[in-house]
Amino acid sequence: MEAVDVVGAGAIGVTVGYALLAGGVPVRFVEKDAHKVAAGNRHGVRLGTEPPRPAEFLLFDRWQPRPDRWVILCTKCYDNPVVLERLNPRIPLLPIQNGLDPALEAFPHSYAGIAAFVAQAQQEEPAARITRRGPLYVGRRHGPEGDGPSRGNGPDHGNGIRRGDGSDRGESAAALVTALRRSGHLHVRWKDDIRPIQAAKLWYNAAIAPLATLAGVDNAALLEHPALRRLFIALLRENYRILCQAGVRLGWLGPLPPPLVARVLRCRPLVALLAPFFARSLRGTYCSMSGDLTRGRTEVDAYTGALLHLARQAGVPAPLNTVLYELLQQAAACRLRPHPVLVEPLLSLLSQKGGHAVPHPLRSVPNA
Ligand SMILES: NC(=O)C1=CN([C@@H]2O[C@H](COP(=O)(O)OP(=O)(O)OC[C@H]3O[C@@H](n4cnc5c(N)ncnc54)[C@H](OP(=O)(O)O)[C@@H]3O)[C@@H](O)[C@H]2O)C=CC1
Ligand SMILES: CC(C)(CO)C(=O)C(=O)O
Repeated sequence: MEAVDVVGAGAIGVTVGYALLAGGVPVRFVEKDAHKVAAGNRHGVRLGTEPPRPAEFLLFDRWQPRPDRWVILCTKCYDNPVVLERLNPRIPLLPIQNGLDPALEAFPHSYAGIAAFVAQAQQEEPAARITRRGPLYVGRRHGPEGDGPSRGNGPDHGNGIRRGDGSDRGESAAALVTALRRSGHLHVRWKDDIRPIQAAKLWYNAAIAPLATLAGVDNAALLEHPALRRLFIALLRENYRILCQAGVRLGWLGPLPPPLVARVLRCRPLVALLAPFFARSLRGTYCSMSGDLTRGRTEVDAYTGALLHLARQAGVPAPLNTVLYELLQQAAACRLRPHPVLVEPLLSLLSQKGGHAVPHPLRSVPNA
């Protein structure tokens, strides 16, 4: 198939780009970081302990996207506006990002991906490693009742993707998915409507990322430390209330369907029983936001900000998210070093609601 442009050679861009190369698709990486561009052109791109693969690297400033090439957008959401400025609706776009970014939502595009694996990038090198395996979901942004692309009246491509969107994008999207599957590096699941998966990822992510980032802990600590776990579960419950009352459909992401997850979250003994099982698989994995606090910018607007927007629209109280949003904005503005005490105001809020005081348990959380 035609070459594709992967914009952002970080954790997700490198992982997906490497898989495409392995699946036989020529990839051009577009990067802002000149060191990465130079290193990539010299040594190629690396995924874990796999051998490096040669690829073309181009500086973002010199990039001119073309209508015959897919753009796979793998930057953080806060970098979207500068990238979108270069695009037009004729250029096929596949963002693989977390959260709901208003700038991206307003930009016409028919497909999106959601990474349910965790990856970590290397600084100044186009290299990444997968720290927790999981599927890459790819799909259309409109369901059977939507704009027609997935009404199911076109022929199946043999991989679950149907033609029939009035353009040839269905076939080239199918070719992308086929190449990614062929690579053997990623487990790719096709979704006729990706939006419920995006919403479910937002549900979990808007609890994991801001807490782990502020506290400076790995993802497992949110389940292992009792005070952090209490916060994490309370936030997951608030996020669920917001999404449900705002009428957002949640997809099945992970081992349990959303209503069952919500029931488990209401039952403390069950959470305590299941937590070690989930914590084990998250140990040593860091959320993608974790390095962003000290750089002064995070994706909080696309996570907590998006939830607060939905909460306002639906008239749902969102006390934890309101405080969390402020905490993250302030911490990023001051480039604070992450520390468990940064989430203490949330714990106080929870104690007030529950009517019983919590001492200062967070000082004992080992800080990463
Ligand atoms: N890492 C993970 O495990 C997961 C990440 N995600 C989501 O995927 C998205 C990407 O995250 P991740 O890969 O971790 O992020 P990274 O920070 O690792 O990678 C983003 C890359 O994009 C570069 N970049 C920034 N602006 C531009 C630009 N204008 N043109 C080209 N490149 C640019 C960055 O350079 P620089 O560093 O110099 O700014 C960086 O190298 C996010 O939305 C994240 O939430 C989703 C699931 C899991
Ligand atoms: C691992 C996880 C779920 C944490 O928020 C993630 O998606 C990320 O790091 O971007």
